[in-house]
Amino acid sequence: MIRRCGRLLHKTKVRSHCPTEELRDFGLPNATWNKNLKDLYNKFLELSKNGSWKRIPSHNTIAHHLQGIGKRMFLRNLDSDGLGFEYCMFYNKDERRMVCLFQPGPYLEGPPGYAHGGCIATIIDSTAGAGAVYTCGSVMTANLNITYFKPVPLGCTLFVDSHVDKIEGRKVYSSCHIQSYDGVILHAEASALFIKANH
Ligand SMILES: CCCCCCCC(=O)SCCNC(=O)CCNC(=O)[C@H](O)C(C)(C)COP(=O)(O)OP(=O)(O)OC[C@H]1O[C@@H](n2cnc3c(N)ncnc32)[C@H](O)[C@@H]1OP(=O)(O)O
Repeated sequence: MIRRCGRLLHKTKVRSHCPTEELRDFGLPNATWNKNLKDLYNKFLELSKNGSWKRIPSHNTIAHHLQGIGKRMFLRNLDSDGLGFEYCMFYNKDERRMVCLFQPGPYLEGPPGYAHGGCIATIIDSTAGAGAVYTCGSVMTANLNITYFKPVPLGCTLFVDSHVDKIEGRKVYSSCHIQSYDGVILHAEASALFIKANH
């Protein structure tokens, strides 16, 4: 059972972190996922059976990963499913790839009916950043370059595919592509530089 201890901020209920709250994994399907998202999720679950891919659990706080840091995860801060960032991630260690299956909800609107460019940047940063973290530990984003090719309709399913291309000392160079779920439309591509923590 999920016990909620959300508080109201500007009349919008948020998913706050509460020590007594049972940790919910938001990377699991919910009723708002469309068919394409569920199909892709099931495909990657299937690929995970031989251990090549691994599903990444997703919570609304990073406090349990990095003690004392983070009260509420930006991408998981709405209390209702389906309104904002609806996504799950899978990691392939051998290929140094993190993929994110992403359905942008109505609160991410920029141009009417389409996702805001900032939320596209967020999902790229989070996917490529998580890929860098899983490949070589704690990192910070130092540089992110994005080319937007085609607008992203709200409610669609996107396939976000990131790859760690090169590691030089503390510098981690990654690339990322955002495509429609079927790979037909290339919506955006990006390159990113992450810097490994200095310890
Ligand atoms: C699940 C987890 C998902 C995680 C993804 C989310 C990531 C985020 O959102 S992080 C938040 C956004 N990013 C930030 O706020 C970062 C702000 N910047 C910083 O804190 C610092 O500039 C930081 C940490 C990136 C680098 O600082 P510092 O640790 O002092 O490294 P520094 O010694 O300056 O640089 C190390 C190397 O990187 C290079 N470098 C640093 N920044 C850059 C840059 N922007 N462009 C190119 N090279 C750079 C330096 O030239 C240096 O190279 P070399 O070793 O060859 O001399």
